Amino acid sequence: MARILVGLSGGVDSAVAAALLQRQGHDVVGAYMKNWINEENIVGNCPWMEDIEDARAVAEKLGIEFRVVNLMKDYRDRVVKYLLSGYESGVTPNPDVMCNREMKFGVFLDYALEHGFEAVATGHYCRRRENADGTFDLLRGVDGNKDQSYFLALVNQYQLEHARFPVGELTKPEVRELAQELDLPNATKKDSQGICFIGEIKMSDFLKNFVPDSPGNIVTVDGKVVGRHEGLHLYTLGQRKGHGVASPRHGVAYVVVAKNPERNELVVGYDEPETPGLYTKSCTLMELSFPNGELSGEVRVLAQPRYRTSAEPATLVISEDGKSAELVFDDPQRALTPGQICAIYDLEDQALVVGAVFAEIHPE
Ligand SMILES: Nc1ncnc2c1ncn2[C@@H]1O[C@H](COP(=O)(O)OP(=O)(O)OP(=O)(O)O)[C@@H](O)[C@H]1O
Repeated sequence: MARILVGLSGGVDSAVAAALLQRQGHDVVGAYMKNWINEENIVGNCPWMEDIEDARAVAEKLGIEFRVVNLMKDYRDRVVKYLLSGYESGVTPNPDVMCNREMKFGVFLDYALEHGFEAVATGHYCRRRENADGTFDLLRGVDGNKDQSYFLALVNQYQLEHARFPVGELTKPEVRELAQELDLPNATKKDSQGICFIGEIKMSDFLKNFVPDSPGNIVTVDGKVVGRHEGLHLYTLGQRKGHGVASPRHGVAYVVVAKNPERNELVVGYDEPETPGLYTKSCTLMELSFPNGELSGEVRVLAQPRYRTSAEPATLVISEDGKSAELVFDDPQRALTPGQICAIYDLEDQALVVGAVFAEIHPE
C-alpha cells in the first residue's frame, strides 16, 4: 500500500484512476492543480471553476480527501513562457508535453513528495513497467486509439519512478463503463479538448493576445503572392485550413509548407508528396531526454513525430555528448515541424526510449 496523490482534473479518466488505486488498497488523496485562471479576462472560456467542482464531487463520492494546489506562478514560468517564446522565435512548441514534465511530474510531484506521498497518479493512457533491474519503462496504453505516451515523451527515470498510470491498462470504453458502475458524478462528462490551460479555444486566438501581429505575404512555392497573413506564429507547417487561400486545383488544398522569417513570408503549396519541403526524411533533434538509460551511436527505432500518428521506422544517430541526434526516417514524413516533440520507441513499439525536440528539418 502506498500513499498516492491523484491529479483530479474533473474529467472521467482521472476519476477512474483514483477509484482504481483506492480499490487496490492505496491511501489516495485527490488534488486539482490550479495552473491558469483567466483573471486578465484575456480569451477563452476557461472552465476551471466547474472542473474544480467536478473534481471535488468525485473525491466526495469516493470518500477521499481533496485539495486544490495553486501552481499558477510555476505554470507561467515553466509553461506559458516556453509557449510564447517558442512562438515568438518561429517554432511550434508543445505545451501539453511541457506541462507533464514541468508541472504534473515536476512541481506537482515535488509538492506530493514534500507532503508525504510516494507517487503522483494521473489519468493518462500509458503504462509504467517495472523491470527486473528495478528501473521503469514508459509503455503505450493498451488502448491504441487513446494512447497518450506521446505526451509523456520528455519524462525521466526519477519522474517515472514516482508516477502511476492506472487507466493505461484499460480502454476508454472500459473506463467509461467503470465510471458508470461506480456511479461517479462525471461518468458522462465529455472529454476535454485543447490545451489544459486555455480551455476550448484555438491557439491562434490565444496567441493574438500575447504576440503582436506581424502581417506579411503568403506566397506559393514558386514565389507568387497569393494572400496576406497576420503573423507567422499563427500558422503551423502542414496546416490546411485557416490560411484563407483557396487552391486553384480542384480537390487538392493548399497547405502551409514553410515559413520564411527573413522575408516574413508564409509559403503554401499543394497537399501532395511532390510539393517541395512538405515531405522530408531527415532532421536534427535536440534536447534529447532518455527515460531509462542513455542510448549512444546508431540505433534503429520507431519515431512518432506528432500525437495520433503512427511511429515510423527510422535510424537515430546520437551525438557524442548525447544531447542531439540525427534522425532519418525510412520513408518521407509529412510536415515535420521545428519545436514539436518526437517520441521515439523501441522496435516493438511499446517502450519509449528517447524524447526530443525537432530542431531542424533537412530538405531533400
Ligand atoms: N488541473 C489539473 N489538476 C490535476 N490533475 C490534472 C489537471 N489537468 C490534468 N490533470 C491530470 O493529467 C491527466 C491528463 O490530462 P488531460 O488534460 O490529458 O486529461 P484527459 O485525458 O482529458 O483526462 P481527464 O478525463 O482525467 O480530464 C488527467 O487525467 C489528470 O490526472
